[in-house]
Amino acid sequence: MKVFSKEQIYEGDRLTTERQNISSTDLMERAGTQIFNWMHLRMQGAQVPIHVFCGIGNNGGDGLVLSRQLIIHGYNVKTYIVNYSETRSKDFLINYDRIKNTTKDWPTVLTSSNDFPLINQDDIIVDAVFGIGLNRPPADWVKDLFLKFRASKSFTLSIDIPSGLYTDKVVNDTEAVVYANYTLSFQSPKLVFFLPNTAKYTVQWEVLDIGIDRDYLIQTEAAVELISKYEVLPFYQPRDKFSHKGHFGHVLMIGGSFGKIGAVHLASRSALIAGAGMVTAYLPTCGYTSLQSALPEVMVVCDKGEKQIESITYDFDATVVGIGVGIGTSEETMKAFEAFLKTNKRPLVIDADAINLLAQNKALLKYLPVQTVLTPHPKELERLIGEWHDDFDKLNKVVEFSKAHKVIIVIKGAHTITINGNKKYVNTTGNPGMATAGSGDVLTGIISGLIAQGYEPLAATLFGVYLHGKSGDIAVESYGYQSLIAGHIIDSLGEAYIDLFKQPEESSESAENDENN
Ligand SMILES: NC(=O)C1=CN([C@@H]2O[C@H](COP(=O)(O)OP(=O)(O)OC[C@H]3O[C@@H](n4cnc5c(N)ncnc54)[C@H](OP(=O)(O)O)[C@@H]3O)[C@@H](O)[C@H]2O)[C@H](O)CC1
Ligand SMILES: [K+]
Repeated sequence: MKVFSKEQIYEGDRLTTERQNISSTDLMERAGTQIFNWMHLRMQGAQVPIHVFCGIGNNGGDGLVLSRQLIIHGYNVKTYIVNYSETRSKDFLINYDRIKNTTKDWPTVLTSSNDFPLINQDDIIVDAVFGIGLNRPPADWVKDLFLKFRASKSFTLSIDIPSGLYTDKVVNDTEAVVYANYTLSFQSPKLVFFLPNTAKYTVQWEVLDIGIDRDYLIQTEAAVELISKYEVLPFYQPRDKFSHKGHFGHVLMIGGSFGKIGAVHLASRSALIAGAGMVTAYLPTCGYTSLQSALPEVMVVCDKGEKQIESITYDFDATVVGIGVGIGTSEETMKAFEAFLKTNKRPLVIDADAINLLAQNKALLKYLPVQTVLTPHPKELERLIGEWHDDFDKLNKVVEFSKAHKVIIVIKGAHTITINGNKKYVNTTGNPGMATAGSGDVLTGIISGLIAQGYEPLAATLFGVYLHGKSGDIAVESYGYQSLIAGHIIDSLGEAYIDLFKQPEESSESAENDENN
């Protein structure tokens, strides 16, 4: 799913009215009515007090359409105008008139904290104060209103975006924002729903389709894309009946040091279970017996170093090389890494301490093949690109780094974001149970295993990140957040593949009908 910028959303609105020959007021009617339908479906006429707070722009206009529809359908509604400016939008004014012509209970105009109504915990708040048009911090009294929303502990439904959030920067005052339980966003989710600094402002979100011009949606290239099953399915490469292991590539997984051989074990096993034809682990000698005993399917080549990697030499042609898990950052390993990069011609997936080695010696970056995949966790990323002020600053810095070195960077987190040049891909699978030792090693293995099978590095990364998260989601059902370990993620990988082709389950109603027929 594309995540459009604010400018693209405004342009989509404009083109839609032009191409569908409707007014912007009609489009607002659609937007507000969609919100109403969503609430009506769930509330079925329940007489819970609903407080609809409307700003004076188009977000407020949407709120007024909703209020009018709620009133017409007999709901228990109070409407408020949060009068933060005298510059009211045209469509706000049209809908202000319409609501006044619908009910004698006209909206209450709020201009200061003295005007605030009583809100009980069991009431519902609808937040239509600011939409994507917010361009400066709200006035103090408006901030107080947002604080009152929070203090009431009522269910808060935000229209389009929690008021006080910008679409393209973080907020400095974390109290000058609405904390929504649910956000109904028009046409496209907003990037801020996925970033660590700003995701907390809405617990859940959903996109409502308001009929924006299809061609515009299809043809417009978005800088941000949300990656779910439907985005990764087209990557999937079916297997030919007559294929053999040679078709699925050979992963060389280089890593490990004394006490950290397990990392290579996890990454090698993941590469194999992701579908690589063959996997060879390259280890310091101390890891030989444990790896060979634990993973009979994996071949092992030993370094001359007993406890660490000291010179990387092997005599076969790998399809892809994964390097870094458990490798350490000793001087000898740095030398071996440097010599390896200078001669390697194969696609690379670089993780963990190999990223730290690159950060220590940035001159090595020029030896990375184009589209090398780097999978840093936050601390490794910071060593590589330097400190950042906030999420947007981080994203900009990673984009610059990706462009400068022509590499793909996977910013691991609750919503892992893959950056390839200007393009950002936000993953939708995964859960906090995956915050556990070795989880990253598994990801390195999966991406390497996919590249070995012939997936392009970017497709392998997006698909790999998705499958990794999905495996974690499957595993957490059996183990729970606390007890999930990296090995469980690998064990669920097969099910994650199978899930790609599962049809949505039939509803019980239609299943019953089938039985009766
Ligand atoms: N396709 C769609 O998504 C549709 C969305 N709709 C809704 O429209 C809003 C966006 O509406 P807009 O009028 O552009 O913006 P807002 O309602 O968010 O804000 C209104 C104006 O408020 C001013 N402003 C901004 N920040 C502040 C502030 N801190 N204090 C006071 N005033 C502020 C600003 O105007 P200025 O001229 O004063 O700068 C804003 O323009 C979108 O979110 C949807 O809800 C359409 O209804 C249908 C299609
Ligand atoms: K809002």
